[in-house]
Amino acid sequence: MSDERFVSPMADGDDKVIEAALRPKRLDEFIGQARVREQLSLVLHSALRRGRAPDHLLMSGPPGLGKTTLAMIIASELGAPLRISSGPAIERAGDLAAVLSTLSEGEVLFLDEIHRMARPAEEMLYVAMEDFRVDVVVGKGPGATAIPLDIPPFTLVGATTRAGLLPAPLRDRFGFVAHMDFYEPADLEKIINRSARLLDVEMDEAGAAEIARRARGTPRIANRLLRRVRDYAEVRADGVITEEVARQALTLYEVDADGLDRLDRSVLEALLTKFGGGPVGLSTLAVAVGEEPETVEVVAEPFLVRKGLIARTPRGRIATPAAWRHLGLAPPPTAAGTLFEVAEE
Ligand SMILES: Nc1ncnc2c1ncn2[C@@H]1O[C@H](COP(=O)(O)OP(=O)(O)OP(=O)(O)O)[C@@H](O)[C@H]1O
Repeated sequence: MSDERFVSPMADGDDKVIEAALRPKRLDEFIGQARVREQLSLVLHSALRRGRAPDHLLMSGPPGLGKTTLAMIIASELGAPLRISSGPAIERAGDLAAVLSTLSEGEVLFLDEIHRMARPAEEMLYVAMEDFRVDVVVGKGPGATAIPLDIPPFTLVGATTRAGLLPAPLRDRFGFVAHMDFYEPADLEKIINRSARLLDVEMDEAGAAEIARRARGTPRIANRLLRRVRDYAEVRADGVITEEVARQALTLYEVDADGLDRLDRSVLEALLTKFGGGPVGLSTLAVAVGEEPETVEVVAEPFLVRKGLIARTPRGRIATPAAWRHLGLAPPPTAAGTLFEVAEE
């Protein structure tokens, strides 16, 4: 992982190994997202009482908030096996047919990044979700025939960072949509304390709070920052994470007091200094920082919007007055400040 990606919410190889060890296994161990937890608990318990597979569930929200963890929890609360696949792995309808036709009764099928599945597979999924049937096409051209194959009732758990990209017929077939939001610092602090216990790291309360403040509301980032601060504490201090140790370590890794990293700052800087605060289109902004538009849109923007530093308007991205303050710059009188007021009206 490059240092620019230090606070990326996407998992890298190192994360994956450690994350498996840090994942909560049951719903009552899952910290934060109180509303989603309560809603899920109701859905699962009523399904268990009725002895039926629950409705299909969709989880939407930025990466690293615990969608995969929740899918695993759902399967374990139901006492059901779990099959994991993802949208990008399903390139053809046949890939999906292979998964669906081998599901066992009640199995939970987790499809991560479901918005990236191939279109023909999507249609197959509609039928499977609604009628528990797969139409296997045999032959080609005018002679092709669809052979219907019944499949056992299963529960689809879909995850997406881009709910808006899901076609309506797919979205409508989910009985429940869990909207995951960034975590409050107090919940992140609990997650960090739990992880520190599991990793056998010594840390005081203020140290945990400092990491939580800079973790962009995202458990994956909180756990990663904790590991880097632990390294620093072991090498440069006496092994204990205090507020001062956390601050020094995270400053070294260029994560600022609000959790902004290099990518966020370069997006802000480009918006302010190259485009006078906007409005500017996403792809123009992405080119200016040398990133893919999707990276800017999925990784940097949701957090910058949440922090009130930028706003999305129909005319493009604009900086708010807080963005100028964050970078210690004065907003030009005719630029973003004025535009922002106009856009807000
Ligand atoms: N509520 C939580 N309590 C404790 N730990 C959590 C919680 N949510 C997430 N985590 C931790 O954060 C890490 C990332 O979570 P997870 O992989 O489930 O995120 P995700 O939303 O599925 O991300 P992606 O969409 O990128 O796959 C996990 O290792 C888990 O330990």
